[in-house]
Amino acid sequence: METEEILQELENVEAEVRLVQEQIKQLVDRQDQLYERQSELKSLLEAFEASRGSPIQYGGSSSTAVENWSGTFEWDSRADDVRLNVFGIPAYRANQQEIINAVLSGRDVLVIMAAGGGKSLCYQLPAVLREGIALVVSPLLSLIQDQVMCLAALGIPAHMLTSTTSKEDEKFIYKALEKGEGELKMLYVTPEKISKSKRFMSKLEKCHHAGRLSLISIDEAHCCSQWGHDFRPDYKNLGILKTQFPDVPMMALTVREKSSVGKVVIDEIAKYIQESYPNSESGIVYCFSRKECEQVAQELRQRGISADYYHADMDINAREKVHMRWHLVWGSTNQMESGRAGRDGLPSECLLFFRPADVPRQSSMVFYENSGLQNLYDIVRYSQSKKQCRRSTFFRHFAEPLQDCNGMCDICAFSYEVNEVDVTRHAQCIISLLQDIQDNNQRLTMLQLVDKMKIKLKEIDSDLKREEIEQLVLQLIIDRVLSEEFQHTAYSTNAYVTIGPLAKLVLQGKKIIKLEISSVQKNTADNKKSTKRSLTSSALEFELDELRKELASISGGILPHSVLSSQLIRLISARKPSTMEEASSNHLEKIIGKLKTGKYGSRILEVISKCGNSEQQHDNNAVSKEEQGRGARASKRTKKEKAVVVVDSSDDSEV
Ligand SMILES: Nc1ncnc2c1ncn2[C@@H]1O[C@H](COP(=O)(O)OP(=O)(O)OP(=O)(O)O)[C@@H](O)[C@H]1O
Ligand SMILES: [Mg+2]
Repeated sequence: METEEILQELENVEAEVRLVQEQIKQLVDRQDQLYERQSELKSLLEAFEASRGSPIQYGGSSSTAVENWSGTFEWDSRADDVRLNVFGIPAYRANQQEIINAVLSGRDVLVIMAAGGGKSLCYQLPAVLREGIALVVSPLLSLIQDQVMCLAALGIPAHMLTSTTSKEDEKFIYKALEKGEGELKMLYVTPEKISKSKRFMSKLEKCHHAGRLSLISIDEAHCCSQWGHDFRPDYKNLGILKTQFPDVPMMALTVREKSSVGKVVIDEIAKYIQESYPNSESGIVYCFSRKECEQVAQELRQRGISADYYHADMDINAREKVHMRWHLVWGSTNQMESGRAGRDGLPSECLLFFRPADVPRQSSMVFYENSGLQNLYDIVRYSQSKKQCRRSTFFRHFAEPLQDCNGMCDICAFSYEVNEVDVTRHAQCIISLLQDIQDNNQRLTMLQLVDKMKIKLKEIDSDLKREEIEQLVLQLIIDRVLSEEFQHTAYSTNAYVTIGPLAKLVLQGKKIIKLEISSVQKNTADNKKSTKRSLTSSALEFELDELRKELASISGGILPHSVLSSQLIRLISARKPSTMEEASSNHLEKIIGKLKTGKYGSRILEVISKCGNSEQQHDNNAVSKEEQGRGARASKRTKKEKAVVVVDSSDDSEV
C-alpha cells in the first residue's frame, strides 16, 4: 500500500471514530434521559398509588403501603394554631394536612399539586413547628424573595442565600448554620448553591451534625425533569442532599397539569343538572373527545346521575341500547358549535363550559382548515366576553335581524359588574418575555407562557389571577398581538405562542389593551340576601383590596396578598365581623388569626363599618336589579317544558 493510501485510509478511520464517538455520546445522553424519565414515571405512579390508596401493578415492582395521614396526631392543635394565628389561614385545603402530618412524622414526601394549590404551606408550617432550620431550594430569585418577604411579614425568621445576598447577611447565616447563633427558621437557596458552593455545603453539614437541620424542601421540583421546559441542570445534583442527610425529611413539590376533565367542572355540571332538572329530564352533553365522554359519563354516574356515553367508536347495538335508554348522554364532538339546544322550537337551556386552556387543543385541530382559526377565535371572543349579549352575537354572526334578548343569555340575565382593566403593561411584559424566549431559540405553549407570566407578574406587583392571565394571552392572540404557531410531532401537533403583527404597536404604547374582569361573582337569583351580599361585598371587597395594598406598602413592600389573600377578603366580606376578639362568635380573629388581627384588625373593622353604612344604598339598587333579573328569568324558566339539553356542543355525525 502506498503511503498516500495509508494516510487517506487513516484519515477516514479517524473521521469515522469521531463520528462513532459522537453517536455514543448521544446514545449515552439519551440513555440518561430515559433513566430520568423512568424514575419520574415511577415516582408519579407511586404518588398516584398514594392518592388512590391502592398499588398499581406494572412492569416494575410496586407495592406502596399507604399510611393514613388524615388521622389525629399529637401536634394537631399546635399546627391548627400556627395555621390560623401565624399564617392567617382558616382551614386546610385538600391534602395539605396529610402532607404536613407525613412530614412531621419524619417521612419523605413527593407533593404533586395544581398551581396555586397551596404547596408552600406544606413545608412552611412544618418548618415552624419543628426544631431547627428548614432548607428550601427554589429555582427563581423572584419566588424566593416573595416567600422570604411574606414569612418575614408573619414574624417567621426566614432568609435567602443567593448571589444577591450581602456579605453581612451571609456571615449571619453561616453563623446560624454552624453555631446555632441568631434567629433562623427557614433558609432559601437556589439549586446552584447546593451544587457549586463547597463552603455552604460544609456549613450545612455542621448544622446537620449539630441536629439543627429540620427539613429539606425542593420547590418547583419539575425543574429536575429534562423533559420539561423548565429544566435546570443544577436540579439534577440535588440528590446529594438525601445522600448527605439521610435522616432529614425531604419534600419535592411540583405542579400537576390539571386533568383534561377538571373535577371542579364535573362537580359544577352535576350540581347544575341535579338542581335545575331534578325530575330526571333527559339531556345531551357534548364533550371534546370520545375519551372525555366516557370519563365524564363515569364521573357523573359516581355522583348519582344516570348518564351514559355515545360516540362513533361504539358498535351499532351498544349505540342503539344507549339511545333507547336515553336519559343523559355524552356525545363526543367539537366544542365550538355549542347552543344547538332547542332546535325543536321549544324552550331549552344551553350551558357552555369554556376554559382558555381548551383553545390550543382546538386550534391545533382546525388551523389547517379554511378559516378554521378565524371561526375558533370568533367563538373564543364570544365565550370570553362578559359584556356582549350572547344572542346578539349569534344574530350578527348569522346576519339575522337583531331581536331583543329579554334576559335569555347569562350576560343579560345576571348583572355582572365588569371592570375594564388596562393591562397594556402586562401585555408588554408578555411580549418581551416571548422576545427573550425566541432570542434563545425556544418556544412556549400557552400554558407554559402563563406559568412563566404568573411568576413574572409578581415582579410588577400585579395579582392577576391565573385564569385572567390565560384570558389575556387568548385576547392578545385574537387581537393579533400574539399568534399561534403549530408544529407537528410524531404523535401530535403542538400549538406555540409567538409574537404577532401588532405587538410593536403595544410595545410603543400605540395600542392599549383592556381586559374585562367581572369583579363581582354573577349574582345568583336565589334570594335578595345573596344579591345584597354580593353587591355589598363587591364594594367591601374593593375597599379591602385597596386596604391590603396600602398596608403592604407600609409594611416594607411585602405583596398585597401576603397581608390578606383574596380568599380572606371574600370570607371577611361574607361574614362582616364586627369585633376583633371573642366578643362575638363572628369575630375577626377567627377568620384571619391572631397575628393578622393584631397587625391589621382595627383598619379592617374600620373598612367594614364604612362599607356597612353605605349598604342601605346598595340594598335599594340590589333589590331593583334583582327584580328585573328575576322577572326575565321567571319568563324564561316557565317556558321550559320538555327534555333538557345540557349541551357542550354538537356534531350530528357522532350522536
Ligand atoms: N388552606 C389554604 N386556604 C386558603 N388559602 C391558602 C391555603 N393554602 C395556601 N393558601 C394561599 O394560596 C395561595 C397559593 O399558595 P402557594 O403559593 O403555596 O401555591 P403553590 O401550590 O405553591 O402554587 P404554584 O404551583 O403556583 O407555586 C397563597 O396566597 C397561599 O397563602
Ligand atoms: Mg409554589
